[in-house]
Amino acid sequence: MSALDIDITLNTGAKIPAVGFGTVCFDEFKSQFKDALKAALLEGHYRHIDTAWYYGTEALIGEVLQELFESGKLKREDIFVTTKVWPSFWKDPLKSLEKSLHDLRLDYVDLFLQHWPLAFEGDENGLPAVPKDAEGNVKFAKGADYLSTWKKMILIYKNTTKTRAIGVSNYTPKMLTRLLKETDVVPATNQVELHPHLPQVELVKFCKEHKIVVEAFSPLGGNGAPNLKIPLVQQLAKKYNVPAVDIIVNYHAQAGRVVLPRSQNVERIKKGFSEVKLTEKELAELDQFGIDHPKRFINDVWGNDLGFEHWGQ
Ligand SMILES: NC(=O)C1=CN([C@@H]2O[C@H](COP(=O)(O)OP(=O)(O)OC[C@H]3O[C@@H](n4cnc5c(N)ncnc54)[C@H](O)[C@@H]3O)[C@@H](O)[C@H]2O)C=CC1
Ligand SMILES: O=C1O[C@H](CO)[C@@H](O)[C@@H]1O
Repeated sequence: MSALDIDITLNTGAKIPAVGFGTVCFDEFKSQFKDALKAALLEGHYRHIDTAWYYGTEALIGEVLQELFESGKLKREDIFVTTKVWPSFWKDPLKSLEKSLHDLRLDYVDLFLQHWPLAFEGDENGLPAVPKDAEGNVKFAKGADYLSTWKKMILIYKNTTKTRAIGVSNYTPKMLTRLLKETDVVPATNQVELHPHLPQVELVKFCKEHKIVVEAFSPLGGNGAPNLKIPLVQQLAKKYNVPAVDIIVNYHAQAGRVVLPRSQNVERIKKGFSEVKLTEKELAELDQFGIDHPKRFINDVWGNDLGFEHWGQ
């Protein structure tokens, strides 16, 4: 069996494929992006795309989806699509979602996330995405409350057919506690940086208790995939005779988490990921590695005040 076949049930009752195709794409790889996504959907058997307005790849995804739908190679219901509202659109998540749907050429997404619990100044089109003052500091929207975006997302979820579920990203347990106290929809997911260097044990426990599915972003540690070099990951790869990436993917899928690896390498994508049955002891050892050697790889400056641990290490 492939890890790509594993599904996880959301608190809405819908199923989310445990492995999603990460769609951050740097300019130098943009020309490969459509071929990579096509390979992922057709030959790699990916059924889940993780995107965001901020990534600038939604129009490319829309072109691929239209081509595959029109040729009959794929049906809308075969795939799970997530998009996100960026902090510069905090006042108008509906407009952000409508822009994403337009570019994706879809009528609905399966999951709509609040990308960050933050609000930036921005015009009605969410631009600039990261507004800065003359000194280069990010311009946060004064007096804005990140929960106001979530409250508007609840209205979209309840009153439109544009998304089947809503969730959050980059929320801490403290922020989730406030959200649960002040609003009446439990996020379906919380998408956060999570991998053997950052196991986020407390956050994972909190989400489990509240039936919020955890989605692991930057599972390989981002550019250059540093997590594949962790000695314990390499050791387990050798033991199970699989590539190191399969150990990381199964570390999440087996624990009931979604995992979102990114690759624009067609040959790699076609290989997919074998399902590996790691033992409870090995899963705990992978967590313990991160407790002993914590490292966060995505250190965006706008996150400085969020109270994240191991920020900038
Ligand atoms: N919600 C959020 O704030 C965030 C969400 N994300 C989501 O998570 C996805 C994945 O995270 P990323 O930071 O993009 O990166 P990642 O942790 O998936 O690592 C990508 C790097 O690993 C390399 N790689 C992939 N497969 C490999 C293999 N088999 N062997 C060797 N190297 C390999 C790629 O070439 C690239 O350099 C994003 O594309 C996006 O969809 C990412 C960052 C933040
Ligand atoms: O989702 C995201 O991707 C970028 C780059 O990794 C990050 O800033 C953002 O949260």
